[in-house]
Amino acid sequence: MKILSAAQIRALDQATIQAEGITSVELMERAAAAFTEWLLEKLAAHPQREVHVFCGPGNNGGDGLAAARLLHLAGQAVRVWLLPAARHSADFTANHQRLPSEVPCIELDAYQLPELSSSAVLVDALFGTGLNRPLTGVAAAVVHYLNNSSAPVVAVDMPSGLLTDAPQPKSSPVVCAHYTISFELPKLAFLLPQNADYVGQWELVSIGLNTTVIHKTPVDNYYTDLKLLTNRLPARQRFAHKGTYGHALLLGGSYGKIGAAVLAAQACLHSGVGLLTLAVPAVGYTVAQTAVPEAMALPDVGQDYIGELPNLKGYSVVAIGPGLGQQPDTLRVLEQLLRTCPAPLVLDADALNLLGSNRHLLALLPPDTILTPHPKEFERLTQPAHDDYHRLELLRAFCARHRCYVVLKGAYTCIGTPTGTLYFNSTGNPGMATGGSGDVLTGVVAALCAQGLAPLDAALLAVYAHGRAGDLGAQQIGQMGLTAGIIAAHLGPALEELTTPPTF
Ligand SMILES: NC(=O)C1=CN([C@@H]2O[C@H](COP(=O)(O)OP(=O)(O)OC[C@H]3O[C@@H](n4cnc5c(N)ncnc54)[C@H](OP(=O)(O)O)[C@@H]3O)[C@@H](O)[C@H]2O)[C@@H](O)CC1
Ligand SMILES: Nc1ncnc2c1ncn2[C@@H]1O[C@H](COP(=O)(O)OP(=O)(O)O)[C@@H](O)[C@H]1O
Ligand SMILES: [K+]
Repeated sequence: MKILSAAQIRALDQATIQAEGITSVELMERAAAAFTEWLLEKLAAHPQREVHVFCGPGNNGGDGLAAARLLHLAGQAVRVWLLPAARHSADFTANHQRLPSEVPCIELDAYQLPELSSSAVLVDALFGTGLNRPLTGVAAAVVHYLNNSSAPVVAVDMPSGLLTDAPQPKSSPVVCAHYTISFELPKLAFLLPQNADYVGQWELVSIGLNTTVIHKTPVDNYYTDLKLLTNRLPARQRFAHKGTYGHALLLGGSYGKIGAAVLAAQACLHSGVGLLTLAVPAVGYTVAQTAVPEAMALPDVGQDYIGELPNLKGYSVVAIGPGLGQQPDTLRVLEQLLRTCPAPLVLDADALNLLGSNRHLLALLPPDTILTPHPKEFERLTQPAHDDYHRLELLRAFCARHRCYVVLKGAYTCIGTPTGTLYFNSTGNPGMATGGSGDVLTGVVAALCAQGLAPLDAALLAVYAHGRAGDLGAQQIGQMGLTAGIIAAHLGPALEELTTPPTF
């Protein structure tokens, strides 16, 4: 799915109106109907709750007015509160006029805001994608009032006060919605941790915006869904043998952290790799042979940490990092690897930390390398970010400069590419915030590279399948019960969902 800017959304609304020969008020009716349908479904179990719709002066307020009419027609008790304004949009006015006279519609007074019962449901239709400056005056007072209410708040399209694709000034008022019901496409603001308290749980409802125009709109950001991933992962071939699916070399583990290398190895094997060699320090040899008998174990000369680079001949991918440690000898191994690796390279965890504390090595990064940092590891490679938007700029700059792919891990893991396009992942759950789940991801990325996938495809599919495996695991044992090992065990079914069957 594409992520459009506020300006592109406006253009898309206009293009849909033209292409479909409808009026803007008809498009607003679709938006209001989709929102109302969602709300009525939620209210089905509590039909006696009164809905209070807070409307701003523009089209977001127009949506609110149209939704109030539809809720009333559906038999729902509803009341409208209007923000005082000098000007209103034409579609606001049209829907204001269409509001049945039985629906109470009252102008808000900042000094006398209504008392609401906690059983009420509050609809925030103050401002949407047209917001162009911080909220002040009565609008700000209403936001504070909504945020201090004990009733649930459902935002129409955007929580009011939140910009669609840029940070708003610190301490400017923003509605903290429990739910945000947004139209057609995800908004960049929804995907960043700093906006979590404003957006709440977000869902998309379709209003039939024109697909041809969406297709033609050039964007910098994508939200990775199944549709974007089709035809990227070929099915297994009938006459395949283990050589068909590549030979991965995984270097990791140090005293006390052999488990990280084991988890990455298990994940790699659950993700279709043909052969796996696991290089660990001598202390991890028996563990590796016992815990992952499917892998060939390569004991290092170092007892507690890796101190020598194995012969790299014959491998289809080399991944390094999980549990690696940061000993000077290991740093030398990493440097030699960067200088000589003939295969695609995946860097994670301590390999990234070593790069971060030895920045001159960044110049040695082979093009197309895949790096999988969490935000702290990423900042060690670059600089501390002022906020989540700045971090995305740093990500773009880093990928362009080093011609690499960076998998910036988080709730909506963001894959940065050398061309500047960013891909936000849609799978996964907070149960995955548990030690070792990143090591599992490294194993999946390595396995897909070993099978010959291009770095972008490998990163996109691995991140999606990893999150999906976490979701499948959580369905079975709950988010609290999820462990990295359980994520690894669900990779098979997750990858199966992404596999393209042979064409008929
Ligand atoms: N046909 C369509 O286009 C469809 C649109 N749809 C809906 O419309 C929403 C976008 O509507 P919108 O463009 O009218 O903007 P909206 O968010 O209501 O703001 C209103 C106006 O407020 C003003 N303003 C801005 N910031 C301000 C501030 N801080 N404090 C005070 N005023 C401020 C600014 O006007 P200004 O004062 O700058 O002249 C702005 O124009 C979208 O989110 C969706 O819900 C759907 O119905 C689908 C069809
Ligand atoms: N709240 C969340 N929602 C979805 N995925 C998450 C969440 N928290 C963590 N994850 C995923 O779990 C993994 C954690 O990786 P990382 O921090 O490197 O863990 P570790 O170092 O313990 O292996 C990442 O892939 C991340 O995207
Ligand atoms: K809103």
